[in-house]
Amino acid sequence: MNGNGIGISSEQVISKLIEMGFENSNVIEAVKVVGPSVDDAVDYILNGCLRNSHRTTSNSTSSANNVKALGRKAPSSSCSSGQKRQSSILEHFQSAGRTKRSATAVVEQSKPPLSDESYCIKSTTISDAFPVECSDELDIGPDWEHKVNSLLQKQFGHFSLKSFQIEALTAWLAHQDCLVLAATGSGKSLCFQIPALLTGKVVVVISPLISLMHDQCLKLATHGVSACFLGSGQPDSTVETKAMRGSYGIMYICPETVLRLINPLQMLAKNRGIALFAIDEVHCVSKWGHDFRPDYRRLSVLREKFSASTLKFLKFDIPLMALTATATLQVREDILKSLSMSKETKVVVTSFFRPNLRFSVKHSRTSSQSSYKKDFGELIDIYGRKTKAGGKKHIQEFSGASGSISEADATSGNDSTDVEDCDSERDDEIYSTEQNGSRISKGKEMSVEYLENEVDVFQSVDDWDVAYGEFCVQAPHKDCDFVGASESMDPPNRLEERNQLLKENLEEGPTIIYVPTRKDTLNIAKYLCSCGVKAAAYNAGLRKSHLRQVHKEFHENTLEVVVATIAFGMGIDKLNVRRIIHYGWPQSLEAYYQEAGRAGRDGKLADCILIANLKRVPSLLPSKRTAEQTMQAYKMLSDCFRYGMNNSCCRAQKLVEYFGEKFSNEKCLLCDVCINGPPEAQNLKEEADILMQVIAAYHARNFDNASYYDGTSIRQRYREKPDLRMFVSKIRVQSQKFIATDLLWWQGLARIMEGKGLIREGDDKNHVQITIPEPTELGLEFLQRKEDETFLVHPEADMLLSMSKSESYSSFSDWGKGWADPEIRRQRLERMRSQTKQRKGRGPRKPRKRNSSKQSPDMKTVRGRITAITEKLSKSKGKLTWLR
Ligand SMILES: Nc1ncnc2c1ncn2[C@@H]1O[C@H](COP(=O)(O)OP(=O)(O)OP(=O)(O)O)[C@@H](O)[C@H]1O
Ligand SMILES: [Mg+2]
Repeated sequence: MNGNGIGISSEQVISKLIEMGFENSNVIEAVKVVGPSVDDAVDYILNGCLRNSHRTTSNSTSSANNVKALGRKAPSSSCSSGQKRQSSILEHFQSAGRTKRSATAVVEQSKPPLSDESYCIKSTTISDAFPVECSDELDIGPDWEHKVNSLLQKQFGHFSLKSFQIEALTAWLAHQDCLVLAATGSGKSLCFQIPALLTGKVVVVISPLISLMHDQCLKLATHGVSACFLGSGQPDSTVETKAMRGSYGIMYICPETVLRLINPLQMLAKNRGIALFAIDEVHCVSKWGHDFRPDYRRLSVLREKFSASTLKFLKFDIPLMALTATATLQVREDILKSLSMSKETKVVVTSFFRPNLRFSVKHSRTSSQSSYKKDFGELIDIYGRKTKAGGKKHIQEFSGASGSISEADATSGNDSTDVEDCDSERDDEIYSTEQNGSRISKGKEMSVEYLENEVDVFQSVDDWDVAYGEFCVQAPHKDCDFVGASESMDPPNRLEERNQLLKENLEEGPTIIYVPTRKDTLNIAKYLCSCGVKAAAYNAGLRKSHLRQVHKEFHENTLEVVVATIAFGMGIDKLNVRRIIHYGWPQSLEAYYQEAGRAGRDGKLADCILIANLKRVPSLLPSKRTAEQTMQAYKMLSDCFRYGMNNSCCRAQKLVEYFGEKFSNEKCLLCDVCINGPPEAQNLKEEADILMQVIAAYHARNFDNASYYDGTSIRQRYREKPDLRMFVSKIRVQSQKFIATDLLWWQGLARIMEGKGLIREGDDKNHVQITIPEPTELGLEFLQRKEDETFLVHPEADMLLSMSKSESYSSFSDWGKGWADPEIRRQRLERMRSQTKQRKGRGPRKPRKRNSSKQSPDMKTVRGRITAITEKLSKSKGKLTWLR
């Protein structure tokens, strides 16, 4: 190859120019225009840059565009003053000769860290690329905020930084580690993107999903920032090698890869410089979080390997910035500890509250296609296309299910009839999922409802087949919604602005439906397509080309609905998503809030609807978990279940308080609870009393070795600890009044009593809903209270549902109100009894055999016995030791 590069390929010229330190995008453009000649390309770039420099002074708008077109790091006057790499391309050439020696020294000094041949850049190359060793001083000046704001306007079209972004950047400028906890869609990415723009050094972003990295790189490219992502699949040495040589301002890496690249990254830190390690979606670090990724935990090596004590050329440790939108207090502590973040780590917390999101919960069986018509009818009306012909076209185009489900199957959903919840889903079914999942299967984590290959779990980052990708600066796509990001505002927080939101109608925009299984994505997408909605399925089992297509069409607003598993979750940043529907129970509130956070990122009103079978206790989706993780998973699922059952407290309040935030606004004013109000409080003293009595009596009998149950061992009869179902049957035997009150209702009451500390779970196995109730001391005290005292509670969703078979959830509250009135209750019970009799008269279902000789003593006796035991215990031991 001669000096002019004649006789070499375009690729070699590009590679040579990049090694010389030119920006990737400039090089590609130059080679496109002048062909495979190094000198001509240099000329082209230099002239282009010089022309841009002149324009900068005369016309700032066009200069911004030109700088964009040629890559930000081209030497124009608009380059950041903090840029250390080289002040101009001309200087670069002048300095090339004199810096050769120092660059050689770089290689020599850095012998130990470099193990991988591909990163052992020859001395001549390194001298071109990195004329001076990089300093880690951040000479950005006191007016950095001003600089950043103008950069922000030019590069991203935003007017100013948000206060939490300023805080995070201030910590970074002070070389401090930082943990950023800010709501979904609040703009956390800018906190780590700005350092790359401001210094010209590289920012390494650790991210859990390739699709997420892809989205972010694409967006950066449209904003004129070169970026790349590296996955853990087949190595494409070009991008990885270039990245390690510092060709990209921002590089996204999955945790597995960053651990493999420690030595080359140390080299990069020495040469171009690493401004920051950002660990995005950092809740993945924590075992207590919802997307635990073991490799995230191993990232603690970053603190050690990139500290000033390890890398002698550094004055300061390279800061770590960890970011998430969903971390409870426990998760935050775990993050700081697991990543070995410094003791001086700055924790930047903003409110998790998203004031423009309208949360609601609805009941549906969701288990069959027959529910779709009812549940998605409104959605179909909104998108307003009901022609079957159009629908069929979309089945082929979008559903991604071609070959797996026939068209006939798909359209059949349209003809299905609405099946109302029926009696079959009674006592026996309430616990069925949980029993399948954890009790009957004795320790198996998997519910029979789901098969492991039917659900998406974060096992691998390579959710796409694009293992490697580089993103050169691009012209903005005219249809991509993120181009208009400048219009994006802070969501309205003040009361008057929220009142304004109340008056708003939901604007047009796409919907994401989250479902638990891959099969659901296909079924629902097919159904919607058959109704004329432009819908597509998205799950990790579908063809990669299909997934890419869905991403593209979703961002280009071609798709109206994406029906997805969690694979389409984290980081999706599309401004105008108007509706997030969770169809089926999410596995945790973290996952729920994370996914709901895809809605309304433009600050305008958006709906977040949870449609789930509120009559059923949800089960865990299969995943490989340790015993400790299983326990935590149950805890999270249980919290999620309680969120769905709640109907008396503002939903937004419940959500932000879950993340440890004190809700400063009294109410969100938008959610279904705020709009409809809670169901009327009822005095359930009598019901709570009787439940407490049968529970306490059983435990008293065990303690006292008395035979309250007339000799028959309950353990023998049930072959396990007595559960709520057994206590409810006991109540039914004892009191005619409660003969028709079903288990679902008692389940709700037990949960409320557990919440008030009167009973607790007595089983060491994991449960979503209290199953083996045991009395607490407070519960026993409760029994001593006078009968005329009140126990006012708002009946929860399952209690209201148990009282109505056909009413829609929103109207249950009225029905429930009547339950407190003895006359109404009497009439309803009468009606239920006659229905039960009729059923019995029909035949085969025989009434359960009850042994009349084993009738319980009356309540007075029980109460007396409990009082005696309590007194005896408090005298002898001072406390009830038999209570665990
Ligand atoms: N200072 C700002 N002013 C206006 N808009 C901003 C600002 N900072 C960020 N944004 C916009 O906010 C949107 C969301 O940003 P980003 O994707 O970084 O959110 P996030 O906090 O990372 O959310 P998630 O937790 O969902 O990943 C983007 O479209 C971005 O352009
Ligand atoms: Mg983000």
